[in-house]
Amino acid sequence: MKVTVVGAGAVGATCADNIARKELCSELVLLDIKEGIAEGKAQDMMQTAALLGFDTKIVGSTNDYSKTADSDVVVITSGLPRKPGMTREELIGVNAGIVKSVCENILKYSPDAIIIIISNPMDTMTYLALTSTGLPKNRIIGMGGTLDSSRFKYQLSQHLNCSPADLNAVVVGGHGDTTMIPLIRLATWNSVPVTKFLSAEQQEKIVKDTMVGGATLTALIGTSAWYAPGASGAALVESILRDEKKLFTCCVALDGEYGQKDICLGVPVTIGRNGWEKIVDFELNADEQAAFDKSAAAVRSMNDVLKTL
Ligand SMILES: NC(=O)C1=CN([C@@H]2O[C@H](COP(=O)(O)OP(=O)(O)OC[C@H]3O[C@@H](n4cnc5c(N)ncnc54)[C@H](O)[C@@H]3O)[C@@H](O)[C@H]2O)C=CC1
Ligand SMILES: O=C([O-])CC(=O)C(=O)O
Repeated sequence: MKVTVVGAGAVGATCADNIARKELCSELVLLDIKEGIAEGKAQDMMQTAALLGFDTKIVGSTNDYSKTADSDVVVITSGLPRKPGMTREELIGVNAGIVKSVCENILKYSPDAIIIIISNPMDTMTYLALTSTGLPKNRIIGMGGTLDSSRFKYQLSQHLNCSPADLNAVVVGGHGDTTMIPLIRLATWNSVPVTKFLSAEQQEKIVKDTMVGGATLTALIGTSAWYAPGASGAALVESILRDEKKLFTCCVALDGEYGQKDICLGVPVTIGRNGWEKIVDFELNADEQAAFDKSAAAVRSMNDVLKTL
């Protein structure tokens, strides 16, 4: 198996590191446009192989797409991250051009690859990847809800004083500070609804802190986060290559599910060897559906901006 990660910055390198440590593939290509960075980070990671005991061969490439040939999965992390005070949406002007050209280059050498989009604004970049490549919809997966759901579990675990691994909790909708929807009504602690243990104020705080999770880290670090984003990308790669059919929230093309069409938005999907395989379409309550529709309207207006670039 072969995986390519495009963008050897903070998220791309962390994602590659997670993939190698788990030996998800025999060959891993790390590609970046900036001279030397991908080769350097690839070598640095290879120099952990003797210590960590993995056999994945990591190859760095400065924009030479021939090295990525026949990749099974490609993770796209190339593009600008936001700075404190910015929204993800403000990155659209620069990142749309990057994502479109990276997709074109990738498909020249790996026409059958499954593509995972991480670059922001992720929902719109996923829509752009889908519409500009014309690939079957199951092969384009946006990573956002996987990360947001993990952050939701972290916030819940802080209030419940429990292991995040014992929690089931999903965030649906867009991957934006105001567009994501943590579904606290449905969150459980080993099958027991978390709402039984949390006051209304605590629930409200958990939801709010989850929604601004990325912005909070950006303010603290000075650029956006990478450990959880990189691990989230690698978790999707793992479910694809091992055909695990795990259920993640991912940004995928909707065709009537959750009442939406002609848009890519975060919903629960199974992830396996064919990419995203099945949308789990369940009934939201009236408030949740209204929030989902509002989220869709905001993402759709960003998608419209693509026509003006
Ligand atoms: N969807 C999500 O949940 C998350 C998305 N992100 C997004 O991921 C992206 C990357 O973030 P970081 O890794 O922190 O940024 P970074 O600045 O550390 O790395 C980005 C890398 O992309 C490279 N690059 C730029 N144009 C390129 C091109 N045409 N071809 C190949 N490489 C190119 C740059 O040289 C740089 O090394 C940002 O857009 C950020 O907003 C970050 C975290 C989570
Ligand atoms: O906050 C950002 O800009 C990066 C991102 O998408 C996240 O960490 O959720």
